[in-house]
Amino acid sequence: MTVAVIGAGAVGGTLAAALDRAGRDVVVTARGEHREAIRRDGLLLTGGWGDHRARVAVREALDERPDLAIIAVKAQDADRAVAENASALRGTDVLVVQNGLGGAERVAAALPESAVLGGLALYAASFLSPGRVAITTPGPTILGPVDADRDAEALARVASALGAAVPVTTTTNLVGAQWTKLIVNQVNALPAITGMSVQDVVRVPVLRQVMTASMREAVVVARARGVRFEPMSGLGEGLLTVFSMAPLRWAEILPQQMARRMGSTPNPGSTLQSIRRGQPTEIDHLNGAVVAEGRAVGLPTPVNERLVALVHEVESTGRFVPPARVPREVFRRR
Ligand SMILES: NC(=O)C1=CN([C@@H]2O[C@H](COP(=O)(O)OP(=O)(O)OC[C@H]3O[C@@H](n4cnc5c(N)ncnc54)[C@H](OP(=O)(O)O)[C@@H]3O)[C@@H](O)[C@H]2O)C=CC1
Ligand SMILES: CC(C)(CO)C(=O)C(=O)O
Repeated sequence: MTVAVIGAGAVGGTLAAALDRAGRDVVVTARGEHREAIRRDGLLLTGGWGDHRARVAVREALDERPDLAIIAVKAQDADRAVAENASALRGTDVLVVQNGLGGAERVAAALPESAVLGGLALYAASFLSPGRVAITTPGPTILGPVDADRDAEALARVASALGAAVPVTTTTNLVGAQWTKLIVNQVNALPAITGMSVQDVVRVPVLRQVMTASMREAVVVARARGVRFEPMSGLGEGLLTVFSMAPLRWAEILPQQMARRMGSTPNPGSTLQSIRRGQPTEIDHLNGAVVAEGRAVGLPTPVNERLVALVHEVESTGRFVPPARVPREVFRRR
């Protein structure tokens, strides 16, 4: 079976190496120094899923249709990645491993002949240097088809192919899974703003309050949108409802639990990793999605709005924000 991975960064590189280890015939697309390193030395996976040097084929863009294509680029890069590989993607099974809302749906609209699935990765992966990726917290990937009625068989095929390499679970509630993951991804902004790991951010009481407040805003927006949260990582409909209504101090237990689950290896999150590499972040598709969805139902989301603005400030200045300034900005009256 041939599997192509478009965007062999932290997540894509990890999946490519794990699939190679499981005996799949893997080809990846990559760019620049990363492509040269993979061509020369292979793709080295280390960390929580063990060590493996994968001698995978590497291309600028796919030249053949694979049995399964995995798209694992940041949300803002997905349209271009699909366009560059469109002829190889047409009519095959496509898995879009991406945070935020609506990513798999956009790919499905561009590839109507393909069975398109969304993948929510509940592990933490880091891009260490060209050709090297690591798992800092192991966890499953939740797979769900965009069109659950049409693509049930594709869901079974992809779950079986990927499940041979990494832990997977399946759902037919892709939108609910994207939303629950979006609540989890409220951990991303503060590391990108401060330069600290998720675990360190959560240890600082004022930052923990900000994170809790942004998560609560996101839960309130999701409920107003009529979202049915898909259970994951101990989060589900009941807990998130209680979380959104409990006194702030009690609600802070949730980000503390989430940070504990990440273990002791510092997790920068994928957004801080982009900042460290001087690349644009995905923040408009994370906290920015909460703001957009809030607007659609007339709900203000000042905490998420200001977190987006602070991440953009760091992107443009290249300087992290001192932790004490963050709550002043975020909770400031308009
Ligand atoms: N890292 C993590 O722990 C997790 C990440 N996610 C999500 O997974 C998705 C991927 O994130 P992550 O792996 O961290 O991101 P990375 O930035 O590490 O990897 C993305 C890779 O895609 C490459 N890329 C972008 N456009 C193209 C293209 N047109 N052709 C070929 N390669 C391309 C990038 O290359 P270049 O550097 O040249 O731009 C980069 O190597 C995101 O939506 C993220 O939110 C989900 C769960 C956990
Ligand atoms: C779950 C988490 C926070 C893992 O790092 C993630 O999805 C990300 O970094 O984007």
